Amino acid sequence: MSRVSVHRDWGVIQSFHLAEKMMRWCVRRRARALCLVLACLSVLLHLFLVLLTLSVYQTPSEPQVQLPSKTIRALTDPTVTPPMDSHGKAPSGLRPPGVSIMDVGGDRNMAARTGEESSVPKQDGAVKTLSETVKMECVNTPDLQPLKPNLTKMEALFKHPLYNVPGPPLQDDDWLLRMKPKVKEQELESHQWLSASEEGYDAVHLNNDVDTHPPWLRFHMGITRWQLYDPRDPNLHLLEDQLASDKIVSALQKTGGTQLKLVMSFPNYGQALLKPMKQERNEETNYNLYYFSDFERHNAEIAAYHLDRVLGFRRVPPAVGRLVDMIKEIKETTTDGKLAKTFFNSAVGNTCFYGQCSYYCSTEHAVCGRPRALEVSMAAMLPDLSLAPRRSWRSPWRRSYSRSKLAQWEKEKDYCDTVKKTPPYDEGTRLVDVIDMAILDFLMSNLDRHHYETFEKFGNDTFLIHLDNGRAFGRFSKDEPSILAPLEQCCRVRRSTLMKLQLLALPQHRLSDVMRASLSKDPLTTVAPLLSEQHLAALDRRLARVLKAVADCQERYSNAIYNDITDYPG
Ligand SMILES: Nc1ncnc2c1ncn2[C@@H]1O[C@H](COP(=O)(O)OP(=O)(O)OP(=O)(O)O)[C@@H](O)[C@H]1O
Ligand SMILES: [Mn+2]
Repeated sequence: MSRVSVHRDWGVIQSFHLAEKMMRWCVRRRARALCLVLACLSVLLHLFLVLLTLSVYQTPSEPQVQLPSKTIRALTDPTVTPPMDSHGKAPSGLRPPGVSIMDVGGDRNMAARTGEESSVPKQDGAVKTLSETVKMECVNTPDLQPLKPNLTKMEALFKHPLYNVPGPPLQDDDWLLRMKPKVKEQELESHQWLSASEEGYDAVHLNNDVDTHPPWLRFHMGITRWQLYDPRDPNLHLLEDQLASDKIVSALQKTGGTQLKLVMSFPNYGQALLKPMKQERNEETNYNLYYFSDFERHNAEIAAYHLDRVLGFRRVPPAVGRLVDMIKEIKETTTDGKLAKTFFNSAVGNTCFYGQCSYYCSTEHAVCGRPRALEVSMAAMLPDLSLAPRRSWRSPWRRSYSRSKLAQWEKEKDYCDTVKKTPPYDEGTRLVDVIDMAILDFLMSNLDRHHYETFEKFGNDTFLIHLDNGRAFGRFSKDEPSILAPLEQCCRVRRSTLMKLQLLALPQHRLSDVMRASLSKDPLTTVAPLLSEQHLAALDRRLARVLKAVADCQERYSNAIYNDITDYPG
């Protein structure tokens, strides 16, 4: 073997070794890199899993709500009631959508009763998580789904003998207005009242024949010493139809009072008092607002008429809802330039106006249409004061209308004893009438009953007229026990009133069901039910409270019941 070949062989062996070393080194390095990549991937995967787990179990950006297990059950199970706060109220913000405080915390459970609602609504078959439900609740408190009105309950109530007790026989002077006695045929012509046909108004020919009388006049002619209308009088429907749909030929601002309202005229010379919509149905009056700063609600005027009728009082003038065209039926019909000047277009193009009044008549408190259709209440006007003067009485339980002062009735323990000795409360039915009024006001949570009126013609022996109910139905989640002060302080109530309240507490005549049915007849129901389910539920809750107050009085006094229907068989 030559040296050269040995060297060459040695070189080959050396290079072979080197290559082998390099290869081993390379394999080790590649494995290490691979390990590193794998390790990185595993860390990333773990991180991803941790993040995923965290997002499933909690949402760190949202406030965490600690719900007691009882509340959790209440939100998912309609038959369980959640814990109450110190005021006996379910904690706010925890109500499942579609269920009012009344339902989860009150004395009955509408969801369980009707079987139509479930506590946590499922959409497209998906069950909402608890956090989603609570979060949704914090953002908005949606209204309960309106239930179907049950007209048979209402009809059965009005057929009940209690609602058909014949009143005392009426004498001539028990009617507010009377036509002159019948005249001979040949003299009839001279007794006709003929209007000159003014622009927009119909030429009217009136005589003694009732058929010639338009509904508003028949309403006026039907007012007696004891009631504003007879609920069985077919004219009531004609009057309601007139208010709801007759052509409007004039719109003028009504002076007096604090808020914007208009007197609307019809071609047959009928008139209505219009109050505009200012608040959505499910909006509650701000708790920090004093009652005397509250807005008027058009639906409260309408619902008060229905509630008063359901109670069989007939002391609130008929009021119906209507959608008016703000341009055609107000701006273009008014002859009041100052009113027309307050019309403007809002930023989103809706027609608005604010009129002139001592409160809330400014651009900030404008009334706006959608875009020019405005929901309003139209209440039948009472006969003109020149024909039938009225007396306005300050309520003995009037609030102080001051932020700092209490009224006398709030300070004196024996206040009612003083009232009972003071005319006109010392005789007749005036005291029990004021107590009826307090019951009506408590049921609809009206704190603003500073005055009531009577027709002068009837002296003190007459019913009380309940005008201005616009501040009722402002809150459904809270009752205002002080409104019941007249009942609780005097411990006296008409027997007929008590019996009607007892009827309305029975399942077959339940007040909320009868009110839902009664209100369903109003034309505005097609836009939205006049009272939300929460308000209807509040009526039942408050009715139970009135009955409890009466029962407490009966325990304390033997003369708590004023027996106004001695000959009633029940
Ligand atoms: N249906 C009606 N028919 C005739 N007059 C009415 C009718 N309703 C109200 N009025 C009269 O109009 C006046 C003002 O009405 P209302 O009390 O409803 O307005 P208001 O602005 O709410 O008043 P306030 O601010 O004093 O509560 C009342 O004093 C009443 O005499
Ligand atoms: Mn008012």
